[in-house]
Amino acid sequence: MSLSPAVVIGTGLVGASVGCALSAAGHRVHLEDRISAHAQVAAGVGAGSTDPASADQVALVVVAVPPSALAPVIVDALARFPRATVTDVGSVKAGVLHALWDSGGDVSRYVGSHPMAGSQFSGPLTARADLFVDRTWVIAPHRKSAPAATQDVADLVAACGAQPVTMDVEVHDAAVARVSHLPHLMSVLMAGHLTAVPSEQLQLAGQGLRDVTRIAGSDPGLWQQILGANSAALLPELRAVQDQLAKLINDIADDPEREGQDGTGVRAHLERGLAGTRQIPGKHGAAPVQYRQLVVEIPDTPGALSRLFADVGEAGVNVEDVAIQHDPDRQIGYLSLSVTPDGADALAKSMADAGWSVGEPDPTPDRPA
Ligand SMILES: NC(=O)C1=CN([C@@H]2O[C@H](COP(=O)(O)OP(=O)(O)OC[C@H]3O[C@@H](n4cnc5c(N)ncnc54)[C@H](O)[C@@H]3O)[C@@H](O)[C@H]2O)C=CC1
Ligand SMILES: O=C(O)C(=O)Cc1ccc(O)cc1
Repeated sequence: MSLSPAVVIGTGLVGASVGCALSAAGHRVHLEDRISAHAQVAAGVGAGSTDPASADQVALVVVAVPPSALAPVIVDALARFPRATVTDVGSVKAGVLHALWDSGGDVSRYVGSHPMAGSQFSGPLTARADLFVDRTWVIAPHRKSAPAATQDVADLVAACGAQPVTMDVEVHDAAVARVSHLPHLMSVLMAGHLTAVPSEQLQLAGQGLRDVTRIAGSDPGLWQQILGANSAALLPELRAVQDQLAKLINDIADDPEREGQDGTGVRAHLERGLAGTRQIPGKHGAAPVQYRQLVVEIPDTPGALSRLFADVGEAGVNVEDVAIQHDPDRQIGYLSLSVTPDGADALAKSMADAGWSVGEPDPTPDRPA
């Protein structure tokens, strides 16, 4: 096993999750953290051992500390573990690489990487061995990376169950500005706006609000460092959104019903948003799947929901998502099931045969001209 023994430095959410995944895959993992209690908690959740590693035997070092600490910790790891491949999981890559060039250390054993998976939580107690399963994990070799070191990082990605994507550091940083850092700030602005909303209004909050604000619950200290490290790539994206927001404000103030021939008007913003959601790839970077929705009426009788779920299970069709809606006027509920188009007819038939009332949601009605 070429990855054993491995050392994880920084045993918070990401580092402890890497430790859990490597340990579950049968690798020996040693844990280090500036705060020894974090390493001990990580060991307690199955991320590895806090026993010190034999430095010259270590095959792989994974550095999972906050962005500002990455470069010095990587430089130190390259010196302390003379035979190891060293990678990091930092959210921004170019600045770290430039600092390593300047350090004069043996950078051929360094290959940066970035798992595109995590959460709004921090610390080892929130670690999960399956955090990276089926998620994209960027591998960012540089012109002096040894091929064997790049292969070790590919083996790490595979051991964690993730999907590798190889990318240059600058391309990576431009991409994450768009797909991670800008969305984070949109969530932050939206959630921050809620601080001025009275509690009797907040009690109306639904799932949509929770969806767009979840990542704003992340550690501000970590995100200040991420945004600071990627501000050059982020600024043009923020300015582009600023332009769109200014146009939207004008369109709403002017006449929300107006549909300009030149792609202007509120409707054009909404259509652009809809088109954007369809651009997001499915799992493994595959083309986005357009799911079909089936809506099953839930009668107001005891045990109806559990019978319904049992019959969905019996149908043997893979359900990608479920949502329950209530019709307050009719005291009735609806279960909305998202399924791949090839499974939808089989599920509809199976549910109808079992006596359920099944339909498809109304298409969004066109507004009168
Ligand atoms: N939070 C997320 O969802 C994701 C974070 N990342 C990246 O992973 C890295 C770690 O982030 P999290 O695990 O979320 O943070 P975290 O706050 O959960 O864990 C960071 C750990 O590093 C330790 N640490 C700090 N400075 C250290 C040093 N000089 N030496 C040794 N240990 C040190 C801390 O005590 C803490 O245990 C960051 O660089 C972040 O950009 C990457 C993907 C997802
Ligand atoms: O929680 C989520 O959905 C995330 O997207 C977490 C995340 C945070 C930082 C990263 O660099 C990568 C992923």
